[in-house]
Amino acid sequence: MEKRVAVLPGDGIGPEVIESAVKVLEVIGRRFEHTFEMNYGAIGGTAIDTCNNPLPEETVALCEASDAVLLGAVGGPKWDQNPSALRPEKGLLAIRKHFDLFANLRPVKAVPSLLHASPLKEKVAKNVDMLIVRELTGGLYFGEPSRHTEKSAVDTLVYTREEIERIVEKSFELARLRKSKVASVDKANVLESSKLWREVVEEKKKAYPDIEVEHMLVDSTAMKLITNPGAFDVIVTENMFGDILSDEASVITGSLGVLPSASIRADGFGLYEPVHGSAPEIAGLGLANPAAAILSAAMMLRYSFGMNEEAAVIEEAVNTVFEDGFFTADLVEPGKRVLSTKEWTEKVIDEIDTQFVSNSIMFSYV
Ligand SMILES: NC(=O)c1ccc[n+]([C@@H]2O[C@H](COP(=O)([O-])OP(=O)(O)OC[C@H]3O[C@@H](n4cnc5c(N)ncnc54)[C@H](O)[C@@H]3O)[C@@H](O)[C@H]2O)c1
Ligand SMILES: CC(C)[C@H](C(=O)O)[C@@H](O)C(=O)O
Ligand SMILES: [Mg+2]
Repeated sequence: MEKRVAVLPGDGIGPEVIESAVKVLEVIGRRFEHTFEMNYGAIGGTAIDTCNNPLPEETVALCEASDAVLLGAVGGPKWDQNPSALRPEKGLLAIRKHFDLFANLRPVKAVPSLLHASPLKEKVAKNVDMLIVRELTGGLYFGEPSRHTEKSAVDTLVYTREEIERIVEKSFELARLRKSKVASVDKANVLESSKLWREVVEEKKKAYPDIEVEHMLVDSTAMKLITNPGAFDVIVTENMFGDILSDEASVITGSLGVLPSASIRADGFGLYEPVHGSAPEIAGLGLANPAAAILSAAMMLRYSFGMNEEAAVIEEAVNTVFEDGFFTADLVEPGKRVLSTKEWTEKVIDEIDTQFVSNSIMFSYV
């Protein structure tokens, strides 16, 4: 197959982790005889520096001419005092909105070989396998008016029925595939938008009698994610709650550096990026964990290109490298050897090659 990928490395550790993901895609391309044509574009702070625009038109055109987008991260202290239109984060919000990427899938899976790094006790963290389905193009991030003056500041939280319907349906479809239940998270005891959210969930669930649906308030959900994360399966929630809950859930797994994400629209086009940010304090030091970016590339293969075997090969290689005890700084046990971003990536690539040389892939998937 031939696929065009728009690669937007962004800022901070973005370029480092994207370099890793691209290398892994290249080896998958060679092994499975696919051509991934990768074309690079600017977004975020680096785009502000070069084009005075966090999402230049050339980048939008590049993404429009591609089959999927792979993104690192944006932001950093250099741009923190910029006026809001020239904040790196605006570029990210604009690309999500432009491509109508309303469904943000954030899987959170506890891998036994990482639980030494999880502050939750192994008994609490083990067996966690949840999928956070975050609405990505509505809510507080996009409401108008949005402004601030010296005396006051305004953000507006708007959701239309249609916006809620499509993300709720998406979560029910995904729950059906996973044979699982759905927790719909809101703040319906206070917010009108959450009351509408609950009404829509109640209506939509009639078409999914096989799916168990529970309404939960976001504050107690935040608590239960830590005390009993194994009780969750699919979580569907609005934009800002999903942002906060997914960073919180990363704690269960041991590091934010292992959480991938897919932001997709109805026709399968998608943008794939780690859940983490640009981590400016470790940028350029080779300390970044590239697993989230590599696993995001695997999600791209699965969700946008239908390459399920290829995605599984990447996921298996990442797991094996962890099981073999190789970690970047965020996950390493005290006294053990720390691998750099590049060294850890090489381990994953070697593992993919090993699987091929030993023919284990051919046997696994026939
Ligand atoms: N998708 C995105 O582009 C995105 C997401 C979140 C934050 N941001 C931006 O990133 C900047 C920094 O934000 P922040 O510090 O709040 O969040 P962050 O996710 O960048 O970092 C949070 C913590 O996790 C660590 N971390 C993150 N990714 C890691 C990795 N791959 N390997 C090892 N450690 C990792 C960091 O060192 C830091 O301690 C801000 O400008 C923010 O707006 C961008
Ligand atoms: C950088 C920021 C705009 C972004 C968000 O809040 O969506 C980030 O935190 C994320 O989780 O992707
Ligand atoms: Mg976030």
